[in-house]
Parts: sequence; C-alpha cells; structure tokens
Amino acid sequence: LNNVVIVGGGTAGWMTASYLKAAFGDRIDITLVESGHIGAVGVGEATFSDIRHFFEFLGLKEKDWMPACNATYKLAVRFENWREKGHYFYHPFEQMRSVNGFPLTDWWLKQGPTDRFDKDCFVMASVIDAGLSPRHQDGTLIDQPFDEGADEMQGLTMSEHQGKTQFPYAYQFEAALLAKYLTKYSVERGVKHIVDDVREVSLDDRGWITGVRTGEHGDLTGDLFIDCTGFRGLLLNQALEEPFISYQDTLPNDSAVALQVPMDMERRGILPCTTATAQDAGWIWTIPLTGRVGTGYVYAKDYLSPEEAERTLREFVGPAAADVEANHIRMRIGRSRNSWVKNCVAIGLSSGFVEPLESTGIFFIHHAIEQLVKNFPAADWNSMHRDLYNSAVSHVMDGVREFLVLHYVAAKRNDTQYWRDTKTRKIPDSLAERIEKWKVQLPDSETVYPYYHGLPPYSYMCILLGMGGIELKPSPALALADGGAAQREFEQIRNKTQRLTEVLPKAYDYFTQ
Ligand SMILES: Cc1cc2nc3c(=O)[nH]c(=O)nc-3n(C[C@H](O)[C@H](O)[C@H](O)COP(=O)(O)OP(=O)(O)OC[C@H]3O[C@@H](n4cnc5c(N)ncnc54)[C@H](O)[C@@H]3O)c2cc1C
Ligand SMILES: N[C@H](Cc1c[nH]c2cc(Cl)ccc12)C(=O)O
Repeated sequence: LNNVVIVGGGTAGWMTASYLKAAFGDRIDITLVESGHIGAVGVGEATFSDIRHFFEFLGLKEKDWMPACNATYKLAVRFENWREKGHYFYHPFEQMRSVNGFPLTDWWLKQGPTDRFDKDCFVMASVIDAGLSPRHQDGTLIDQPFDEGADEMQGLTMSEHQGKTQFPYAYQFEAALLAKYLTKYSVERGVKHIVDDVREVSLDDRGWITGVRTGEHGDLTGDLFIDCTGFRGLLLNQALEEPFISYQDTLPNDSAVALQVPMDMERRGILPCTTATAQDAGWIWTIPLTGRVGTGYVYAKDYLSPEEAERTLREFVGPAAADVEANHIRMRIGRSRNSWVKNCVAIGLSSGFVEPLESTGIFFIHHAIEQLVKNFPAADWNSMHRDLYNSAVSHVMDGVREFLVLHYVAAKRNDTQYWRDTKTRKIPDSLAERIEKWKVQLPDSETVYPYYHGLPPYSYMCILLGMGGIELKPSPALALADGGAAQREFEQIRNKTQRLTEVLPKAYDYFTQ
C-alpha cells in the first residue's frame, strides 16, 4: 500500500504531503490535487509550541522557513476583557513550578492573590508585557536546555512527549505562505501536484474509494485517499456520508470575519503573543506578523450579524483597516464521527474544528498526521489501525472542546446577553464534574480530560485563575505548611524576571537586526 491521493491544498493538504514524504520518502507515491479557484480558508496563523516537532521532522530549522512565512514568536495567548474590561492575563508556554508537592498557584491562592497570578507565577508574563524576544540577539534561548538537539524530547511525537518539558514559545505565520513553502518542499521531494477540481468520487461496491475524477486530468486512482477539502468534507462527509457531530450546543460561536492589516511593525512593535479580546458577542484575535497584523472577530450569528461583526472589527482595528477587504467565514464546529473510514482519512477542517481561541486547528492537523504515520495501514487494512487512529483523533478534539467550554463557563463578565448565556448553556457533563473538583483542588493530571489532547494541567489553571468567574480555594493543607519555600520561589521568579527583562532584545528587533 503505497499510493496516496490527497484532495485539497490548504494548510492540511500540504502539511500532510510534506510530512508523509519526510516519513516514507520514495517508498510512497503521493499526488495532491487542489482546486485553482476554490480558495483555502485563508486564516490559521497561530500554533502550539509542539509544532516545532513538525518542522524538525521535515529537517527544517527556523531560519529555513520563518522568513518565507513572515513568522514571529508566540509566547502566550493574552486574554483581554474576559474577566472584566481592562483586565488581561496570559496563558503562556511555561511549566508551573511546584513547592513541597503543591503547584505554586496553590500557594498563590493561599498567600492573598494579587490581580495577576500570571506575573507572580510565570517569568514569561513580564517578558511579554515588555514586548521582548524569548531568544537573546545571538540566538540563544533563555536558559532552557532545548537548543539545537539539546532538547531530549526531539524525535518524540507530541503525544509521546505529553508535556514532559515545555518549550517556551510557538509561532505565528501567514498560512498561505506556509502552504506555499510546503508545496515547494513537497514537490522537490517527488509529490505530484495537480491544480484541478475533483468533480466526482468513485466508490466500489463495498463503498471504498477507487478514484477521484478531475476536470481536466482524468481519474486519479490510489490506495489511500486523504480528504483535506476543508469544512466541505468532500470525500468523507459527502461521498462516504460519514456523519458530523456538532459541538454547537456547547460552543455557539459559528462565524468569523477576518482582516489582514498591513502594519508598520517598527513603529507599532511586536507584542510576542496572540491576543484574544472579548467582545459583546464573541472575541477578536490579533496576531502580529513581521509585515502585518492578522485579526478577526469570532462570534455567534444568533447574537450578531456579519455586518455588525465587520463594523465592530473595523472600529477595533482603526484607520489601518480602511482599504482592507473582509473575509467572512462560516465555521463548522464539531468533528466527524470517525475521521478515518474505509480507505479515506480526513485531516484538517474536514475532520473537525473548534473556534481558534487556543490556536488548535494546526495542532489538530499535526497530531492527525503523526497518528496516521503511526497507524499507517498495510495492504491487509487491519481495522485495528483505523480504530486506534479514530480513537486518538476523537479524544484530542473532544478534550480541546471541553477546554474551550471552560473559558466561557469561567469568564466572569456578564454585561451582555451573550456572556450571561455562557453561564446557563449546557456544558459537557464530564466538564461539570471536573469543575466541582477544581473548586477545591487545582487541576492536575488526574482531574483534567483523561486522554491526550495537547493541553497540560497548568493550562487549565491559567484559565480558571485568569477568567475569575469560578471561586477557587487553596488546599487546606497549606494552612498547616511552612510558606517560606514558596516565598523564596516567588522571589526567584521576580529576580529572574528582572534579569531577563534587562537583557533580552525587543521582539521586533530580534527579527530585524
Ligand atoms: C476564522 C478561523 C481562524 C483560524 N485561526 C487559526 C489559528 O490561529 N491557528 C490554527 O492552528 N488554526 C486556525 N484555524 C484553522 C486553520 O485555518 C485550518 O486548520 C487550516 O487552514 C486548515 O484548513 P484546511 O487545509 O483543512 O482547509 P482549507 O484551508 O479550507 O483548504 C481546503 C482545500 O481544499 C481544496 N478543495 C476544496 N474542494 C475541492 C475540490 N472539489 N477539488 C479540489 N480541491 C478542492 C481547496 O482548493 C483548498 O485547497 C482557523 C480557522 C478559522 C475558520
Ligand atoms: N502542548 C503544549 C500545550 C500548551 C502549553 N501552553 C500553551 C499555551 C498556549 Cl497559548 C497554547 C498551547 C499551550 C504546547 O504545545 O506547548
């Protein structure tokens, strides 16, 4: 089994083609067919830090691909106005410290919280506030043993890695430029690239795909067909009629309007993070790249019209948005019941999607590709590989869905009907049970979503502590414990923060000097 046909040339299609080529070389034939006039969704610019495993697997270093994609570093998601207007906090890429067996955030709760748990418990919160780079001007990383092979986690897949260490940053890049870069990478390594429309999908009497019929390039036959056609799910949901399980009963945001705003980043400076600014009926993302800012309003159409969303977004951005065309998007929120059915695997939006609040779309793609390689079928098509794949992929999306619902359940603001409804809307039973535990004991690996879904327990702590809508209590044991060691830990964080903010370059300078 070595003939793969990929339909779709967005981020999912080209990430899949390039990774499979890197994994199997010339022992596999890959054809990618993409329409010349059905556009890719055109957004998808911030990532998880785990994405570095993808580039490492392809043998790519940052200097190879970042300049071609106008890429910058992402040190956190900054949540603005979710607790109340004027408040913000970070969800960073930084391990949570522990003192005497308790997370530092537990000690923080005990010792009389300030209004910024993130500044007290993480070094990176102040580094981001100062608009700094996580690398010194000579390229060395802030004192974490990851650089150039020092990362003992290299070679592991994300799910094997399971957050054993925490790399301090992720990336933000232009999705279209990444797809273009990976197209070149793939074609140079033998991927056959056809620009044409798939008009029909041919099935045999068992319902397996035998080929796809194109407009001008005849029938493309193969063994394995990978559906990267985006929300439309042309092969999996349409041809094979695999049902789609909506998450919309618990995540109502179903629409977005996006702008790509040219910006003088020298004058503006680069805040090295993705910002999610809460609005009356959703939230606006701001992603700084080297030559522009990517921004968009994610909202629920039951509460806001596309016209009002666009007006709000343009007002939020200001005059720089004046001549920029808006891209209105209807989002299909949820996942296919199974992403691998018969000889068809859906990867990307065709498999599933949740709103981009924690930049999980590309993480889903990367995880799916890793799992496909891990479970790549032999000619006997042993169904256990397919079952293992479907289980891992479904858990990742269901786990992230719970994590996103937590953002809305925990957000304190209630100044519009949209925000008031977040407190009365149905939530997954399993999440409701977990929240009751977290009220008395901060999240740990025992109480978060039990299957791999990419997010460590400290990510849940950040959302609970930052959003402010769920009352949290410190562990009673801390009342009997000596707080001296915790005080020393907080002091160490303050000292390290002071040292770093004195020597690190500005994020903009790091990329331009
Ligand atoms: C508003 C929004 C914001 C997002 N922000 C982020 C983010 O910050 N971070 C993140 O990780 N993810 C984000 N995502 C998700 C991210 O955009 C997607 O995961 C990523 O773009 C993958 O898309 P795709 O390749 O699956 O589909 P698409 O980009 O839609 O590509 C579909 C491809 O299929 C082709 N095609 C369709 N029909 C046919 C046909 N009949 N014949 C031939 N070709 C066909 C199209 O030409 C296109 O090439 C966001 C998504 C949305 C909607
Ligand atoms: N697998 C982790 C997930 C993770 C840890 N911290 C953050 C912060 C943000 Cl904004 C997104 C994801 C994560 C990783 O990829 O680092």
